This record gives sequence, C-alpha cells and structure tokens, in this order.
Amino acid sequence: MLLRFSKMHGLGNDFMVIDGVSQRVRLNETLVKSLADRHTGIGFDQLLLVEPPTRPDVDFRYRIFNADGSEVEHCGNGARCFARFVRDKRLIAKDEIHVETARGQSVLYLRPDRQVEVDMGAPILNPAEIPFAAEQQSAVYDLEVEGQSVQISAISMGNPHLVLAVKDVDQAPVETLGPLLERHPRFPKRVNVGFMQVISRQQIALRVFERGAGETQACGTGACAAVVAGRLRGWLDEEVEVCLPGGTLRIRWAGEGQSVHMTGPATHVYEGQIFL
Ligand SMILES: N[C@@H](CCC[C@H](N)C(=O)O)C(=O)O
Repeated sequence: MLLRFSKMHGLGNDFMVIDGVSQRVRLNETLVKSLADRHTGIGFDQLLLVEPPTRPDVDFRYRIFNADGSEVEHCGNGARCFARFVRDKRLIAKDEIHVETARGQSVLYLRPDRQVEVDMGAPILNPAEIPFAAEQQSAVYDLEVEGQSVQISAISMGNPHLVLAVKDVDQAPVETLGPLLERHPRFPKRVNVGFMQVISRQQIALRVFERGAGETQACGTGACAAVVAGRLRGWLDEEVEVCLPGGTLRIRWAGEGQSVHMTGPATHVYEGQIFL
C-alpha cells in the first residue's frame, strides 16, 4: 500500500501528518514505532492521523501517536500543524476549525499572520483526573525521586504534565531526571516532564522531556501546563512568552475554570509517500 503524508513541525516538534479522510489507513503500535525511527523510517516526535468526525458539531477528528507507538490525548504543536494541514490540503475552507481528539473538543483559529491560535481547554487540577496519586489538590507537591525530594506541580491539559522550577534551564538535568520522572509510580499513565525557569512575570524558559518521545524542541501542552503552574504559584501574569529550544509560544490563561490559549507557528516541511 502506498501511503501519502506530509512532514511538518511546530517550533521543531516534528510530525508525520496523514490524511485519513481520503486514504484508508490502519495504524498499530509497531508500525508507528517503525515509521518514527529516524534512521530507518520517516522520523518524528508524533504522528497525526486526520479522520472524518464522529459527531456533527465538529469538522474533523485527529488521533495522536507518540514516537514510541502510544496513542495520546492531546498535542499543542500538533493541533496547530493539523489546522495548517487541513487548510492547505483544502479539506476545509474556514479559518475556525472545530476538532475532536481523545481529550475532547478544541477550537483552532488560522490567523491572517499565519500564526495559529488554539483554545486548549481548561487545565485539570484534580489529582485523580490527571492521573496523579495525591490525597488532595495543591499547587505544589513533594515527590520522592532517587532518595531526593523535589517540588512539582501536576496538571493535565488533557494529557498529564509535571512542572519543576529550575534556576537555569540550560543546566537542568533533563536527560537524567526526565526519564525517571516520566515513569514515576505516582503517575500511573506516565507523565510529560517540564523544566521551567521563570525569567520575569511575562516570560519563562522551558525544556520538556516528553512522555513517549524524549526531549523535544518544543511542547505546546507543556508550555500551557508550565504557565498554569507558574500562575498557580503566583509567579506569572495572564499573558506569558514561553521560550523553548525551538522558538517561542504565547500562552494566555485568565485563571481556574478558564481555557488556556496558545498561539504559535505551524510549518510544512515536505510531502512524501511510503510503501507499507
Ligand atoms: N508535543 C506535544 C505533546 C505530545 C504528547 C505527549 N508526548 C504525551 O504523551 O502526552 C505538544 O506539543 O503538546
């Protein structure tokens, strides 16, 4: 079978995007993993599969797979690339797109300056829903890792995140602590691990060790979770610039119960086809 795809990225977080509206596609964990291989496959952090909607009030459904083959609930950079993909492929003619993912519904806006704004929904702070083992909800939790106690915030943006404040993001132990925290037993579905340096009330620097993909150049849901964590701890204003290794996202969050808004670019790299 010949499979057509696009290669895209959002600030260096890269995607294989497949049109499952006009092609019949059957994916499984082993296939996704082999396509993700950067030496013998296409290579990507996540694969996005665009499908027809399953309900009348949305335009599309799209599914998200990590490089390790696991299917996940939400992806911020992926959402922006998805919006650019369906518009450029003329699968839709509107600039406001309603989409369903495993997390629920999101609304995406293609702006005239080619940036994409995404209503990412409200963050989930109740530990049981993240899921995170804790007796009660708090802005900060103590977590034991390798005999040391670290202070974290735990937040779900539809997918689970923990956020750790560091003095200098360039010196943060992302490669060593990241994998240990990703599989910490208090996060039964594993977790994305954000290392956040607060630069000012309007700016943070962030590196994310992603569940199922390792450290990426940028993580959209991670940027949202970091701003929520920083706001809950009283460190940040409503609008924050998040500086990631791959570039900058703008995140806006008015407070509990409100949606987080993310704005950033989505870039098409090339068109490809592969025999499966
Ligand atoms: N890169 C993403 C998040 C992708 C999913 C994540 N690795 C998970 O397992 O939850 C983003 O931009 O949000």
